[in-house]
Amino acid sequence: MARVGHGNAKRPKAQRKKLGTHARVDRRAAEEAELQRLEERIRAECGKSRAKAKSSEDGAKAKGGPALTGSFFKDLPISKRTLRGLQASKYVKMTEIQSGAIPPALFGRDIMGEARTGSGKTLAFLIPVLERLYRSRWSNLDGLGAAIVSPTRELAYQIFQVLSNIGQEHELSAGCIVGGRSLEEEQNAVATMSMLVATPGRFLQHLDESPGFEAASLLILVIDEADRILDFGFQETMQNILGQLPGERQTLLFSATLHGSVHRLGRAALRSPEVISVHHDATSRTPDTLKQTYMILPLEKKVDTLFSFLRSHSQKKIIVFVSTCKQVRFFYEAFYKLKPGPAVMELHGRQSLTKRMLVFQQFMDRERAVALFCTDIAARGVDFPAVDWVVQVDCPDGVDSYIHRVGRTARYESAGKSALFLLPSEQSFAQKLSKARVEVRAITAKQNKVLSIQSQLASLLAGSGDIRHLAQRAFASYLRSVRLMKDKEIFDVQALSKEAFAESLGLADVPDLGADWEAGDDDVERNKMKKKKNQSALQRLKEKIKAKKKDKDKDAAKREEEEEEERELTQKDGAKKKIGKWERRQRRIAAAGKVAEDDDPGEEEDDFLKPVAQEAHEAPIAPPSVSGNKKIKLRKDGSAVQAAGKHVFFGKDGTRKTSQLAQLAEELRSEEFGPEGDRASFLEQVARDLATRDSSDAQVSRARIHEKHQKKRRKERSQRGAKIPDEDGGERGERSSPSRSPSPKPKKLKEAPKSKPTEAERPAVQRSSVGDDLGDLEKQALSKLGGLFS
Ligand SMILES: Nc1ncnc2c1ncn2[C@@H]1O[C@H](COP(=O)(O)OP(=O)(O)OP(=O)(O)O)[C@@H](O)[C@H]1O
Repeated sequence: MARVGHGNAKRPKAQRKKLGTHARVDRRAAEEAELQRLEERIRAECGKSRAKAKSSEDGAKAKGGPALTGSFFKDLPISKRTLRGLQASKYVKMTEIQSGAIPPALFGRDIMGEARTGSGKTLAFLIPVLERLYRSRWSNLDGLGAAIVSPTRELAYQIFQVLSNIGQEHELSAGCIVGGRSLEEEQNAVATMSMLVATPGRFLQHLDESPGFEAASLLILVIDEADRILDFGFQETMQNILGQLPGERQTLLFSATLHGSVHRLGRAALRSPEVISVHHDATSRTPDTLKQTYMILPLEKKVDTLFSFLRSHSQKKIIVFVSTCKQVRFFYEAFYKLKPGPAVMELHGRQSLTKRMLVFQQFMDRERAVALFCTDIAARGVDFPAVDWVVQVDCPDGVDSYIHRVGRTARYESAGKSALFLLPSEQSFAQKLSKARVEVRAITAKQNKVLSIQSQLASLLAGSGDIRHLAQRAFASYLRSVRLMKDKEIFDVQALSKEAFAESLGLADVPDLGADWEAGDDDVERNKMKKKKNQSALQRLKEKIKAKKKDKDKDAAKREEEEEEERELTQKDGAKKKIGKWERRQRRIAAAGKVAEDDDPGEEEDDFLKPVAQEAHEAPIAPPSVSGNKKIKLRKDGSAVQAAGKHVFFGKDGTRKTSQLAQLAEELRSEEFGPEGDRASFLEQVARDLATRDSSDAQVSRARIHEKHQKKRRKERSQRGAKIPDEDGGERGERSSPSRSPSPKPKKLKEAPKSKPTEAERPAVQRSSVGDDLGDLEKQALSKLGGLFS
């Protein structure tokens, strides 16, 4: 559990004052006088706050940012300790929600607070929390005085950090309890805490299971992101928590989107609350400094468009939202390998707590050139500094989710941009946004900047069973998520082309979605999802390990062969060949991207996106057509090099041209395609041969590599004087590697001894597979966060 100590104890030793009896008495007297003054001021100034809170403030900015008011924290009737904490954290003037909500909360009223994302709601509830306990002369012997409930671990951790900062001068203890850690470890400390920041499940678990921990004398409860807490299915948990809290408490409930089900929770948890909705009458429900755009594109274009977007914005700090954990995993692993430009990170609910916290902190610390792939766990409340772009690759489940996702940028006084990818069938979501006072502009990608990575993805998947598996899972989980969406007006799984989608992920075949899918049984799907959600972390980990092991076994032989081939090539052709053609091409593409980046025309002019003309805006926007540019990669004799090999580059007029990428493509074509006319004449013939040639090519090449591999080993063994395996699979001196690839002589491979290879027998070079670094990451995370989570 993270915990905050006492104000005096936290200061450096030299500065700590050992107070004598007189000094202690004086200090106590001064505090008593302060408390009395505060009570009087609160009675006089805060009781009549309702009217003021509802109107837009004096001195509030008309446009831009969360509207800092003309009111200062120092003018509030709050303790010197809190003021010093605020000053230390550089908070001087209040935002609207703060000047609206803090006075009635100090007065003791229940609050329902609603204000745009990034407008400072955290301080609006933390200041009343600290003050309530201080004014009640709360001590660590009094038990739990305040609880703050947050829907996600990241948000809980962040609230706790703010509390630690502004509460540093108080002599109150605070802890942060979230799932994913040992309950026993927390149990010893939790009973001594005055304030807790917690996720609902963990809080209830402690209330139920921790000896000596109870909340019977709780003074103040905060429910942050209340609507999300309900969305996450925590209603029952919240009801159980509320049942264990005293009725005579103060309750504060906050979100950027308070309506619908939240009001039901409000009725159950709050008593005649003051509703503070500072941006209720504003023309926009999102920050004025946020520029929001959307583009219509077919499902199969999403990966290319995202990749190209990241390449064109490689120096920016970007958050990319997708629907499911599996999509996050796939995008992260694939883009990590294909290197769009910015560093890539991943954040989702299937990561361990330590890994999540490590990524969270790393993304916080990065100022630029980074893209975080995540699910909605990062959509609420988290305050990553200086995010330039929020990209929503998949349509969110509703307007509220949209508002929270885009709210990760343009926070406080900073500006930000967002892009939403919508499928043609989801186009009406843009109208829903407009109706809900969210202004989005139609844009499209500049076609000369969109590059196809399908062939690279296909090669990547062909070479790595791990990533192929992730692609299959991403495919299935996305389709399931679309099918489970409630709003059937927007989400139509039938409108999606599975074949094109699978191909866009680099998959050669459409993955099997199972019998449930074919039966169209949504209930089975829903139960499956629920069951998965309810699985314990241990079960999930076990399954994950099992699946990984299976994949590893499957691909070990293939990897060995590839490595063998690489080594052979290196030895044979010298150092020059070490960098493969594909890699050289990647480097040149990266260089082209660098130039594009250097040419970045600045904030307003986007190098990748352009507005859609008004008339086009009304009509469905046609997806960029690639048919005219489709090129099949051919050898000089016209045979296909690779079935999935497509190099598609767009020119402004829809044909390939001018960009450095296009030039690069041109070079490749001239190297391999031969003259333009020849190519055209070969196309028809090649189309017929393509499928068969490709698979037989692969088989032959694998068999050839295997043969070479075997030959070389035999030679090495004979040089070392070891017994050489005979053709009939007789006695062998060493274990031969099992292989999964088709071989001209499969019988011999089957006869290989089944004993485990020793350390020395394993291939010298072993590629690390997906997730191999998990242990290291955990270690790193623990050492980085050691102090905090010890
Ligand atoms: N009075 C203030 N002066 C300066 N900075 C402030 C002030 N209040 C809040 N901030 C800063 O504004 C940012 C957003 O604040 P906060 O996270 O509380 O927003 P929020 O309204 O809770 O957003 P969300 O709805 O996304 O949870 C933070 O970086 C915070 O430090």
